[in-house]
Amino acid sequence: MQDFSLAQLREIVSLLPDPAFILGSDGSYIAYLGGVESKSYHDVAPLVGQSLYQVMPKEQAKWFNDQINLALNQGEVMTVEYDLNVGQIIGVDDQSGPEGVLRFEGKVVPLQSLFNGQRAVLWLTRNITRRHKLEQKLLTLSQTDVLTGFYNRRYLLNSLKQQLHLKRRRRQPASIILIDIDYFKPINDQFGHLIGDAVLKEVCSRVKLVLRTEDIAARIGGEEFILLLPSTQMAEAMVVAERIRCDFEAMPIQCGEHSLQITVSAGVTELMPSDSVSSALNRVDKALYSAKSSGRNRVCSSPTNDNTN
Ligand SMILES: Nc1nc2c(ncn2[C@@H]2O[C@H](COP(=O)(O)OP(=O)(O)OP(=O)(O)O)[C@@H](O)[C@H]2O)c(=O)[nH]1
Repeated sequence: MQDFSLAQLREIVSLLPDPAFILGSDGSYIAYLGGVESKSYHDVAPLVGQSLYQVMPKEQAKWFNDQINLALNQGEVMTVEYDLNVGQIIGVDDQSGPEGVLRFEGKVVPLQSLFNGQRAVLWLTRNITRRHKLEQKLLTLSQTDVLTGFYNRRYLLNSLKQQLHLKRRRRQPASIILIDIDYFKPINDQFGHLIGDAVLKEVCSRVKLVLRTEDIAARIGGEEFILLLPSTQMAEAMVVAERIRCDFEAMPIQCGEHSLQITVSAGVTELMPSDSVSSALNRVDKALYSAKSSGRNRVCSSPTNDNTN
């Protein structure tokens, strides 16, 4: 490395745009370097000499302290991501940097020398709030059906895989309901595609009202929806499906000046430990087929023939 004077090294380090901390294994702030980009960072120099436990809630301080010791024990650079409302850290002027909860990436580098007589890490910080928000937005888009706001087919298939995994490992029940609007084509043909779209949206809004927060609702085709109900046995899922069916039978859908009386058919099945995603979907498809072929506006279940439930 080039031979810099101590003054030059100090200048270089103090002008680094991203901040770096020297943090002791006991959670003490030993030094604060750089972080001159005030649009992205608060002035946290007042933290030096204090402990993580003095300036933030105990749980949060413990998490940081654990990462410090993990990096020291592993002896290699560790990358972590975390949310922090820096303005709420005791001793930091909340006016000195950006507002609200920020997302940071930290590179935790174990240091060789002792600082204040203890092992320590160099904690390099980068504000990645903008990138993180964009990533979250893209993730949501990749999981969502744009028309209805329900999850899309890909998300549903992944969730089903997870539920089957849980089913096998923890024997937790879960059921699926396949809902299909009856005679939807004539609605499109008579009122046009835009009204058809409005009906799809309204159907989803109504279905959503019947579901719990942990239930997953997905649009898997034109007018076909799957509801994945964790911790739910077949009998309870039948009740949910019947409630949805009755709801549409009882009250027409209002789309602009049109009041449309629609009905839905549904198939219901419970996930079995021996199921694959496709066997579960095949079974619920058969149940829906029974509901359609026996006259529509009804709910049918598909027996599982599985004694390992
Ligand atoms: N408006 C609108 N229509 C769609 C969309 N996706 C699929 N469709 C229509 O949904 C209709 C599905 O028709 P079919 O499969 O014959 O079903 P159906 O008329 O509901 O008859 P059954 O299901 O047998 O009761 C077709 O007219 C498709 O064009 C969409 O995103 N928007």
